Amino acid sequence: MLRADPGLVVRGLSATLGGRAVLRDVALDVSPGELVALTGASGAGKTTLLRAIAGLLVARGTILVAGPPALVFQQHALANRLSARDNVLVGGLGRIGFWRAAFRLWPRADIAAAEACLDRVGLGGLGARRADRLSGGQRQRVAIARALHQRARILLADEPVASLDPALAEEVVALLRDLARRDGLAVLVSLHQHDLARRFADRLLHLENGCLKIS
Ligand SMILES: Nc1ncnc2c1ncn2[C@@H]1O[C@H](COP(=O)(O)OP(=O)(O)OP(=O)(O)O)[C@@H](O)[C@H]1O
Repeated sequence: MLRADPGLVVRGLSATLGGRAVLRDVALDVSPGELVALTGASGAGKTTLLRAIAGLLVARGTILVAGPPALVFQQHALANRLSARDNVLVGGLGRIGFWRAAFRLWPRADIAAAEACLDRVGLGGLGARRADRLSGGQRQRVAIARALHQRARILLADEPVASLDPALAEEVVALLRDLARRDGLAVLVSLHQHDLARRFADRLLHLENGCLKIS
């Protein structure tokens, strides 16, 4: 049992893919309430690092977290034919079980909680709209609302604004920082946009060839 929320603590994380060392002895901390930006050239290992922290690939090292992290991907990974609300409700799958979710037998309290998450990301009133009828920025907000509905204490976002125009990108990164501050989440986000990283992150981490440099 953990004493308090440790945020995210990573030590000595190394990963090899296709016979090549892609992460080398990475150590980092993200405290609750903090947004840390991860930058680095294409191929530096940003996605691999986030996937390793999420437990999606085999890596060596130590990862200390209070519970499973929520993930927000560049491509949103929404179910297009489902409503925004149902996409958010999928975040609660772990709590209600697969079959109830498959038949969309969501508990009433979960529906209210999903609506609250949509409100929280500025999409109040759009719960019934199909995901494929939302704009890119709105879809990314649904993905963030789904992460919130998971009730994770850690949010990992892999280039969440890569497909958005600059104004929307700024709004989404500002939202992530706001969630860190107000909800006390530990947020680790990879960003190609250095200006956004500098403006919104509490700290910057730079990956070079699988090694972390603090900038
Ligand atoms: N499944 C895999 N098998 C072998 N090599 C891989 C695999 N996945 C990624 N790599 C390699 O690992 C390195 C890091 O890839 P990764 O996707 O983590 O980089 P990245 O920093 O996220 O890049 P980008 O900014 O382009 O998304 C790259 O050289 C890539 O080719």
